[in-house]
Amino acid sequence: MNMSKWWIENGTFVTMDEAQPVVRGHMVVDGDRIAYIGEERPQDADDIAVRIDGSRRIYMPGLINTHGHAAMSLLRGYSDDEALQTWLQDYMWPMEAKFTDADVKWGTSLAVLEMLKSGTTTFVDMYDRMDQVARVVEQSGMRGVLMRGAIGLCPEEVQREKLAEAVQFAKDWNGAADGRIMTMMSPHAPYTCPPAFIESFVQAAHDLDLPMHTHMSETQAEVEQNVREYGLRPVAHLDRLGLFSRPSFVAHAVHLTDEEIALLAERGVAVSHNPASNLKLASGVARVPELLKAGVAVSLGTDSAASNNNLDLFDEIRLAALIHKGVSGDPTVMPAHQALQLATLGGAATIRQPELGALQAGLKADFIALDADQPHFYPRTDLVSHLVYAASGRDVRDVWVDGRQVVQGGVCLLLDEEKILAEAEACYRRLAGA
Ligand SMILES: CSC[C@H]1O[C@@H](n2cnc3c(O)ncnc32)[C@H](O)[C@@H]1O
Ligand SMILES: [Zn+2]
Repeated sequence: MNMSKWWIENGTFVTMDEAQPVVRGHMVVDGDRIAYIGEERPQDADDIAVRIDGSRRIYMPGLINTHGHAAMSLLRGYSDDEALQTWLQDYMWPMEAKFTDADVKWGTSLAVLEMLKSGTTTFVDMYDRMDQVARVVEQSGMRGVLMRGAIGLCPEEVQREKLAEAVQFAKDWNGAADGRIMTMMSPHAPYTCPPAFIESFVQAAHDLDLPMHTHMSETQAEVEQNVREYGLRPVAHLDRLGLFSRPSFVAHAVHLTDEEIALLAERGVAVSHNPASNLKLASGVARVPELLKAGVAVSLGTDSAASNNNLDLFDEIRLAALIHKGVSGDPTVMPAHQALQLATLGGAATIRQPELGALQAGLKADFIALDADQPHFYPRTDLVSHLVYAASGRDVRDVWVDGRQVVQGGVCLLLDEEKILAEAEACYRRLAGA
């Protein structure tokens, strides 16, 4: 009897696997991997000790959130309805300057709690004090792609310290938490990082053989400033600095020309599309259908809870499926299955983790279960449509990462939910001086 093997019987599985998109049947997990998924009973059924009744659940791959700043959950609702630069300079950065290790710990814990409970199993995080973030990931059972984001608007000596910190973090934590943590190198953005600073991150990424991530072309003002300062738009500027010579992905990419889209495709640069944040900060709407048509890997990010204002990736899926229809006037540009792909297979492609994003034998057992009895999942016309247009993170009941259950019946098993809420509230009160 193999005790690490267990079996979900009689479930409905939305797999994201083109060979069998919806399976009404069974899935076997062995250790951290999916061992079998199919309509027939598993061949070794009699050897599997643990069985779960899946008949009242809809199973799907865990969602992958490819851009965010988890600790900023502490600033949810602190400043709304501002444009990006005012929001950053007048509200976020002054508050973040007061953040301590404890603020990052509890802000990140709050975010991880929210993400896990709403079905996200992997998240990308760019922030400061990243050891705190990594420890929360380690404890929570979640998967994290982590990087020390660096703003270079500071003296060269401080820039060198930030680079050294980013390198140390990347070395210390890559592959940690049984392989659930992956690290990258991340200069914040072309408008906050002088060219030589970006080049030093590119060099470090080469030396460490790590991918890179940055914000890019989020607003029209950013593009214009880049042209004024460097004579180039952000895409050509980052390309010249060598950033795209690394495996890389950019957040936002809202303001792109046809030529820039072609260059991103040629260089294999992926894009994290953050529709809610881009709408809320009035940055615009990224040209996602054109990016996809050009062959660019596109995924979804929430950005932080301070510009979203939640971390429910189902909201981003729905938004992505809706806004591109509205902007283009063409209801066929983003069909439901493609919107769902952005948050699953697209996320896996963006972070270059081909073992994630689908329910398929041999892949990692990162998956979620939604309550199939909810009225908005009836009638049973088209489950993919229901997941995109009708579902929300509140439907998620159970979550597994690496084959380990981390949410059961809507409750996080490895985190103290009550304590996190209380500590996060106390952190905010202290930061706000209330
Ligand atoms: C250096 S740590 C990350 C840094 O990013 C800031 N940030 C949050 N949201 C955005 C956004 O939409 N565009 C650019 N920068 C953003 C955050 O305040 C942190 O300082
Ligand atoms: Zn961001």
